Amino acid sequence: MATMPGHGLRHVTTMRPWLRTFRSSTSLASLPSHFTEDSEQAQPKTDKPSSYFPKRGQTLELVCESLAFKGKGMCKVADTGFVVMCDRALPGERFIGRVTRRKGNYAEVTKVKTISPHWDFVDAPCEYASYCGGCKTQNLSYEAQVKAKEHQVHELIIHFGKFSQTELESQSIMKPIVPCEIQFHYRNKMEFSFGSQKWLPRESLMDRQDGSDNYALGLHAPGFFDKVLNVDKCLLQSEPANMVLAAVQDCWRDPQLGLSPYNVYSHVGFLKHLMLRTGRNVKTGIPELMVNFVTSSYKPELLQPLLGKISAIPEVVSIMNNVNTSVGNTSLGEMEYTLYGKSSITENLRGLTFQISANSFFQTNTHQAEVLYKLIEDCAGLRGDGSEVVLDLFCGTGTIGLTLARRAKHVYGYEIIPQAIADACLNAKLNAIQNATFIQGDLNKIDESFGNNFPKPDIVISDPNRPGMHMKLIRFLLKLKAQRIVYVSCNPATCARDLDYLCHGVTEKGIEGCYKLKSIQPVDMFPHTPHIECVCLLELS
Ligand SMILES: C[S@@+](CC[C@H](N)C(=O)[O-])C[C@H]1O[C@@H](n2cnc3c(N)ncnc32)[C@H](O)[C@@H]1O
Repeated sequence: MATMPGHGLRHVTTMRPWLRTFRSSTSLASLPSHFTEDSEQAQPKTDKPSSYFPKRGQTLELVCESLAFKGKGMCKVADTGFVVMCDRALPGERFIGRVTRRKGNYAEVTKVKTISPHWDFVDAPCEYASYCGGCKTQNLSYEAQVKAKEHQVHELIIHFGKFSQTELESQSIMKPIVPCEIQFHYRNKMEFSFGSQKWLPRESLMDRQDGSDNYALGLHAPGFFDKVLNVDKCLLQSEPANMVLAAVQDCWRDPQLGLSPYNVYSHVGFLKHLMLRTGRNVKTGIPELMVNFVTSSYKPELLQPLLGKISAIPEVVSIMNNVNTSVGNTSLGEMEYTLYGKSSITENLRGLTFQISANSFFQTNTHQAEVLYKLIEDCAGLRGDGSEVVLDLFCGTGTIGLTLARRAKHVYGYEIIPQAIADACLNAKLNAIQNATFIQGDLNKIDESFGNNFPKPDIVISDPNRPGMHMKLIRFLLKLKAQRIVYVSCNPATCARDLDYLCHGVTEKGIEGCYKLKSIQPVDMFPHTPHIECVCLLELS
């Protein structure tokens, strides 16, 4: 392990009209808040600026026009063009909404009653679909979901990326979205929370009980950090994972066991989270499951009765206990204990074996990750003669870089989380890959010396998290001038902004763009949720 001078990085070898108003400024801080969670500064503008503003508590009859980013329904108030956003309103749906809050120059409403359903209504198979924060669009046919996602990417690329419709069309830049073949049971990881306050829908509030009847294990209701929607089964996770969830639900409230959920106010209580991860035995292909209890202290004797029940489920090969004594609500433990079986599970991705521990990052939809990584490989276009250098930015546990290493001369991966770097090195070893170097460091804090420790790459892969790339990294890439950049994004708004910078430059900062956008490929990794992944190919112009 070496330290890079200058930046302290460690080397470890192994078309909606109102959108147009945003065109003038697309810095991260100026993206509208419903396109990025990172800003509250710029908000959607209505067609005609007006003094009209609905009052808080006022009810309005509305028709949802389209789905905006994050899956909120975009509607306009009749005669005024005033924009309101409504969670779970779907295109074509006519409904009554109650104004809950003002956000800049638009308002948010909650749906009170549907007058007539949307165009592509389907019955949601999950009983929690109307409340759960996990899935928001189960009531929309899958074809309509992917169409809406494709449309959002298209709009953002035009309005934030500043690419013209003609350019996108004439050069076939915008590719049709790749749907996910498996629309349920696709998640290999779910994290449920234990809570001392059960979230109940409005109509059931009168049924609220006290004591352990109010305990819940499930998902946080949207907007409530302290209330948990009790979930007995989640249609997004695997069947064996649902068996474990049912087994825990069956007994954890039993007063004889002395188990209590952690209370986020009093900070008293034992059980914080239940994390379920599904992998595969790489030799047999049989699913294998890791169960991880996140608790506020280390008291394995309290978990013993649960262990007996869970370990009887044949797919369970690992039961872990992450102890997190902090008042925060994260699942990352300060200490980790193996209570049963092994401390990690395995998964296969593009012919490689990956070892997954309780806290390591791994693509959550393995099936669609195969599709995504194949697209990345195709975009990277490695000649396969082992002569090219790949720079894998935001490499996580090294999965993308390692899948490319087989055809490259060398892969250099950069990532902020030390544990992910350790996993990347382990994964390289596990697959006998020796031409990969993983480096821990913060890509938002690079300086002039960044780049001195690796040769000029032929291909850059950049897969940032939601805020996208820092301007320092954009500057670096524009100076580096690698022949090809494959930009993988989980946020099409910040992706569009970064593509704009890389291709068109940033005039006010005197930065010139030098890339040409060759293709944008949206991929649906998470059916029924608002998330959209994109793979973009840029070439030196
Ligand atoms: C979307 S994930 C991509 C992971 C990986 N490429 C993959 O496909 O599994 C983004 C990664 O960027 C890392 N990251 C976030 N901010 C970073 C920063 N400032 N510097 C370096 N890495 C960062 C995260 O820890 C995460 O692993």
